[in-house]
Amino acid sequence: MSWISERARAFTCAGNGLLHMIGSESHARIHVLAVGAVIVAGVVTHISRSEWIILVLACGFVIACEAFNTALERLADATHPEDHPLVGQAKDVAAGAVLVSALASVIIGALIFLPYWLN
Ligand SMILES: Nc1ncnc2c1ncn2[C@@H]1O[C@H](COP(=O)(O)OP(=O)(O)OP(=O)(O)O)[C@@H](O)[C@H]1O
Repeated sequence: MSWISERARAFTCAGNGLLHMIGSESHARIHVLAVGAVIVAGVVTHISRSEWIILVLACGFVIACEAFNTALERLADATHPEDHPLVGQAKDVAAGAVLVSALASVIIGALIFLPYWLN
């Protein structure tokens, strides 16, 4: 397999993973919709380049946390389908990471947009 087709396959796998996450996880769909709303708000509000950089990092962080959370859930369900307190804790901690990233992003969004909208 050539270098280019190996890279193309890797991108396809990653894209399939994201599509699977969006198709199967309602929270992921909410976060993707929120990212879309943030992009529209950023364009309409004419935020600065450095504010775009911060928003891209915040949005990417939330989607990445959601992806790791989904991956951990799939691994847990595949390797230990029965109920186990440690599996439950692992899933809860991963969900907590998503919550932290989402809350931090909401605060970042408020710090960026509110000064524009309240003036
Ligand atoms: N095998 C298990 N053993 C013990 N508790 C579990 C197990 N699977 C799930 N749970 C509990 O149920 C919760 C929901 O798990 P589930 O796999 O349904 O995730 P989910 O509803 O898709 O969560 P999220 O919204 O974070 O994606 C977990 O956070 C955990 O508390």
